[in-house]
Amino acid sequence: MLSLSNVWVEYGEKVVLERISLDIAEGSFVSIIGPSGAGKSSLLRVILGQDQPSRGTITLDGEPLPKECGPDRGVVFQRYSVFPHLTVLGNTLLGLEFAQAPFAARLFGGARKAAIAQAGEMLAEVGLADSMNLYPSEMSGGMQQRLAIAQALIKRPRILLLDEPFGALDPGIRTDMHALITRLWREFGLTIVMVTHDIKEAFGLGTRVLTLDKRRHDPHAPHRYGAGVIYDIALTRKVQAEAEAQVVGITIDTFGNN
Ligand SMILES: Nc1ncnc2c1ncn2[C@@H]1O[C@H](COP(=O)(O)OP(=O)(O)OP(=O)(O)O)[C@@H](O)[C@H]1O
Repeated sequence: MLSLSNVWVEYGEKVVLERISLDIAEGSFVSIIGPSGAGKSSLLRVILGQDQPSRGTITLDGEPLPKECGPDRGVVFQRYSVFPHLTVLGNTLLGLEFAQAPFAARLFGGARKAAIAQAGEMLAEVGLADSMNLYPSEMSGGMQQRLAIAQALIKRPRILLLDEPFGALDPGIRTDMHALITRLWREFGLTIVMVTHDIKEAFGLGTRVLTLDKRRHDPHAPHRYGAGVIYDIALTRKVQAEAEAQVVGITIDTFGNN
């Protein structure tokens, strides 16, 4: 479905990503992990269409990826994707209003009624049906991320990009959000690409885990080489469970708590 061929991301002299070639199958859930600064968010941004690769090509269904981010791709960031001055309903409607009335960003009459019904359905999907008139400041972090997910999904994207979407949440809330995103992924037939720092989350949710890191280092010119895909691990259910258990073991050993 989504294909990256020899993709590079460079900022002037600084090489962030080099030679990324990947085929992402429809319906897969790809987790991306790697050290800080490896270029995980940069990779997400080129898939989103927010940035252009400096070299290489990206295709969607065999066609070059449109330069701007269209309704085929939705995104959820760790924070700040909801508008504080709009209610939950207003925030959710906004995506539809921009898509259907790009100049006024406002719908009227029957179109508005239909949009409100659609927003209501989406908010029910993420468990916010009773919170439509709240403002983000009146909501917990978990509720705000549910809203960000509703905002991203209302335009029915085929690809959902998640940049550390649960990174700022408490562990208990994270578990609820994992269940939610897994349900939505299946229900909406989404293809998900998620950046995370949490290895357990990467293996627990993903059907495939990619590790980005530099293959080569030049101590005299740290920006000379970019990161590539070091590991590309496809997870069947059994491997997924085993890998998860192993990762827990490694984490415990690393911190010497065992
Ligand atoms: N617009 C830009 N101009 C110059 N350098 C940039 C730009 N955007 C990102 N970078 C650099 O690219 C590198 C990779 O950044 P990126 O945010 O993609 O890494 P990351 O793996 O997502 O990091 P983290 O895990 O800390 O969020 C960093 O060194 C960053 O400074």
